[in-house]
Amino acid sequence: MDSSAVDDVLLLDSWMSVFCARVRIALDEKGICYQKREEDLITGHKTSLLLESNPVHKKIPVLIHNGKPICESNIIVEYIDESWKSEPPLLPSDPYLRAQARFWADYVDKKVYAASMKLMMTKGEEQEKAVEEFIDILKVLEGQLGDKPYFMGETFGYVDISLVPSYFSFYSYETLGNFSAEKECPKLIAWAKRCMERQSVSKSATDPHKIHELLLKYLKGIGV
Ligand SMILES: N[C@@H](CCC(=O)N[C@@H](CS)C(=O)NCC(=O)O)C(=O)O
Repeated sequence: MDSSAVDDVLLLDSWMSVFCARVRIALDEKGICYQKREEDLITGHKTSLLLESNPVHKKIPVLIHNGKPICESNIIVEYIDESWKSEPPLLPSDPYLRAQARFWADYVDKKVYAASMKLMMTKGEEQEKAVEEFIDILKVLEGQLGDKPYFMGETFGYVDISLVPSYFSFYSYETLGNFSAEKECPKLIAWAKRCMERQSVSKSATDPHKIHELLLKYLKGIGV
């Protein structure tokens, strides 16, 4: 199926969500016209459309394509790649390389977000340990990147999309955790800056200071 001509594409979105940013980047990479509806993550109020579209997790992003909802950001990115065959492909065509790409996107999912939350939610020695864990994860990713411009080689794709939105919050992680990601992982930061040169990514990027301010409010609100 190539959906480019026909479609009604709606994203249940939030400007501040790293998971929603993945989907926006994939849609923009493919040049897909879509509409978005902002869900309110600050008050936590969920629209009935969100509750109907993602009754299991009740989370964004949800992509509603011709009335049919798809949930979970990485699954949505794969769906976009399979449904819109237009350039650029986001996953490699070779099954082994596809499996590798999925492995690394899964690694990002399982490790990066949880480690960043720990880093933000802790203090003192516990936080120092959390920062070390976070840096270790970044170093693993940097090792996988190696000297390639993008995770799977010469072209920007699925793994890059899964990770780059986290970079939008690095200012907060570094400020709260008192470390320099660039000093620890220079190649990874060069990769992030390379990604930021893409319109699809810079368009989705959030203002690091705005995010930081929100985070500080949130952390204060929960007594951290
Ligand atoms: N694994 C999900 C995570 C989605 C997620 O955590 N979404 C957050 C926004 S960043 C959300 O909807 N939170 C509302 C809630 O948990 O009630 C994905 O990749 O899409």
